[in-house]
Amino acid sequence: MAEQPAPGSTRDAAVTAPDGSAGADAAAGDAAAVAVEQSYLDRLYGRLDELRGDAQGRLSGALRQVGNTPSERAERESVVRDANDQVAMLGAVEQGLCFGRLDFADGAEPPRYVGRIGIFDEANGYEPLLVDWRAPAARPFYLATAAAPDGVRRRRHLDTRGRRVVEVTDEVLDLDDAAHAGHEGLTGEATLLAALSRSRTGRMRDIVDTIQAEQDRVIRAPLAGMLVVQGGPGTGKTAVALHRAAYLLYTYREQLTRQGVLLVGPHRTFLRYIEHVLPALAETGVLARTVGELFPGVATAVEEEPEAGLVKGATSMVEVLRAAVADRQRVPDEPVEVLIDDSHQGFGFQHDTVVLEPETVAAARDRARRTTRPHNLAREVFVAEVVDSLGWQVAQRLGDDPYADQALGGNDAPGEGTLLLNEGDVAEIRRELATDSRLAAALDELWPTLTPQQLLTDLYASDDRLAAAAPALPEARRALLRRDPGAPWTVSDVPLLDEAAELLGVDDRARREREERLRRRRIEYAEGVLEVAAGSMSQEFEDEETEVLEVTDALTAEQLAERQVEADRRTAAERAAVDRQWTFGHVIVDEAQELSPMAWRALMRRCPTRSLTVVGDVAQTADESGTRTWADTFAPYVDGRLRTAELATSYRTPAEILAVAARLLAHIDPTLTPPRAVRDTGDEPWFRCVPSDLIATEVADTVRTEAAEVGDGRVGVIVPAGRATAVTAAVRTVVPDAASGDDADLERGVAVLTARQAKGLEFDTVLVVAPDEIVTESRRGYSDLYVALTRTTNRLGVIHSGQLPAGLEA
Ligand SMILES: Nc1ncnc2c1ncn2[C@@H]1O[C@H](COP(=O)(O)OP(=O)(O)OP(=O)(O)O)[C@@H](O)[C@H]1O
Repeated sequence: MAEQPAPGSTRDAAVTAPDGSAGADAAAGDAAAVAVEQSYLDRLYGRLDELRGDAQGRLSGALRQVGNTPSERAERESVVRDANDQVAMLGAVEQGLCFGRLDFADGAEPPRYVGRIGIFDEANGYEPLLVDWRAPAARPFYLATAAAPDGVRRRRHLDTRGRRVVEVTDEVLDLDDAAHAGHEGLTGEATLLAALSRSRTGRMRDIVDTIQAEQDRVIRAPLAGMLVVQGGPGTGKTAVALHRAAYLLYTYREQLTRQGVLLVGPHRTFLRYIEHVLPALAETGVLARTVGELFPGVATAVEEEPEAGLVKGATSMVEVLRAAVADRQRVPDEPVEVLIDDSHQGFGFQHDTVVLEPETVAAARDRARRTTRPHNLAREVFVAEVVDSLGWQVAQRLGDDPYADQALGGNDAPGEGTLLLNEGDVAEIRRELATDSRLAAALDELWPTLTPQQLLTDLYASDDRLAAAAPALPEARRALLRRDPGAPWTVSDVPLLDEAAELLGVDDRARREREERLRRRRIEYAEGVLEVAAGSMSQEFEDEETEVLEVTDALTAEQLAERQVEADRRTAAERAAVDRQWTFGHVIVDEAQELSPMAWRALMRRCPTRSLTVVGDVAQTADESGTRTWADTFAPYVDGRLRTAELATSYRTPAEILAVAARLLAHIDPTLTPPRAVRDTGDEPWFRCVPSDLIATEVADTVRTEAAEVGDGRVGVIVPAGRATAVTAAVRTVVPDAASGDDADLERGVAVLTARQAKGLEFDTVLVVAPDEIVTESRRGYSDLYVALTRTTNRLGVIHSGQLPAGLEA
């Protein structure tokens, strides 16, 4: 049994035997402790197997059901889904099911075991056998210290492989010996350091057994409001964000299952890197998206040119888009004649002509705009106004007193003087005009129904449209927005499409009318059913004097019709994935410093309650329109009510490497404090200078040796974008399956990435190539290099040809 001090715990306490009594022989204590925990673990896994059996049984039973009616089928589907989720969840917690035990000071309470899920002893009054790590009862496992033990005498970490206990490590919380405390503030130091020095697999692991106190406070912060977590590289922001998602889903289960949780990450490779963490924490219902995927129907990973990204990311684009929409609401310079095409038999004005006078159109446009409805919805008002006015025009012509002057072109205002048709006739004429296809086409020219994609495509494709929509933008910046129709959407376009969708609105009248027709049909059918039921009742009870409650007393046709509607069984995440307007119960944003102000607007629309967790590091901001200070970024949304937290300990990057990174940080922002490392490795980072044209071969040779060195671990090669192709080709001569690019498969041993592609990731060994070029490639080049240097968990090598950037030189 490895014994280690907790902060303020005894370093030299007597070895504790598994039953809590002091023992003299450490080795015997070890074996005995392991044996005791093994037998408890066996019991837990036995119970887990039973639970799995039950869930599997429910699943098989439901699958055997056929379901004769729609509601039976829906019921079956729901049971299958629940049982399936249960089977998957119970499967996912197999590894590391139980990882901790708390023993209490007064001995009054039995030991409390902490694990991935809660397990109860059904046969014994539902006594807890295992406490879910998210339950309040598990909290002392993460927070108890000798100074504030919360009743805990001993915290034990169980190290397991599969179903076997390999080792137990105890921390005895003893204030008397606090002077001997180990690394200040660390919980379960030995277990933590063992976890940190394990080689990487290309997939992020959960940290459920070694969450640190500063992280625990963020994870369990209340749901409401906006929480911003600033932390340097490797401080566990991603880990904390994911564990917070699991915690919130557990604690606010009902609300969040209904509304869903959205997790936004920087790129697809990153989302794949973290995708196993939540299932291992027994949670699956989180929708994970990049900003480029936030607009259903458009999925893009195409990066924008930095200059254009800066223009597109600024909130001034809101005005540009508003003006672009207004520009599509046209008034003709001259009267427009429209030949009425359809056969309007009633009044015989087929093949007649109506004239769209500029004043008429302008008045209709003003009226429609005054409604402040989105463009596509205000169109209805515009059309009605024009048709109204044309109705008078036609009515006057058709119904004129033959002896009066010609109406059109004269001074007659509608309704004045000589009209022979009555109100009903005029209404009929309007109805006919409203369905005329040529008039509709003419009105489309003046106020078209638009999709966001159409609006943006047309805007980008035309200098005139851009000039009309963005008069305040200097011409050179406007030119950055130009793109040909059909060019792929970029990540920076996505928030603009979303903004455009808001301005345009969706004209869903056809859908609503269809649904209303269906609803009426269901009610008619239900009325029939109720009539039959009522008829049969009155016959049966004809002779009885007693008052009988009839079916129609308890149930209306509307209620019965409602019951016929099949419930939508999809999860919130599934529904939210296809619904742009879905609003989430909570939104978590990782690498949040990269989001532009326009992207924040799009996200805030998805979270009107402002229940958000935002994690990031302003020193790592690479995007030109990303965050410099959190307070400025969120000032428009939270009105000073921002909760902030800081994570100050880097769990990933060893002290030797953080020392170099800290020198670079001073160039990025001297006011920022570098995180402190939790460990050192004794391995100093190395620098090697080679001629520029030999860099790729030098990298390849080094990859060969480093890959051999890390064994099962991972090597990351971080390159300037300009060298990515050449270095990847060279590396593949020694490691043919080396991953690279936007969609890199990190489970391969070696990956060649740019600093931006490596954002959020980590490797056992990192080679940074041509750091001077990384710095000069972008305006935020120092931040890119800072990201590159801090991706390693162990070793760092720098291969360069010229002068090292300031901060890196010896
Ligand atoms: N309490 C912990 N126990 C064990 N490992 C931890 C703990 N906290 C963080 N780690 C590990 O440290 C590494 C860095 O964590 P993470 O990626 O969450 O940091 P980050 O702050 O998001 O980093 P960056 O900003 O550089 O992307 C990961 O391997 C993570 O598992």
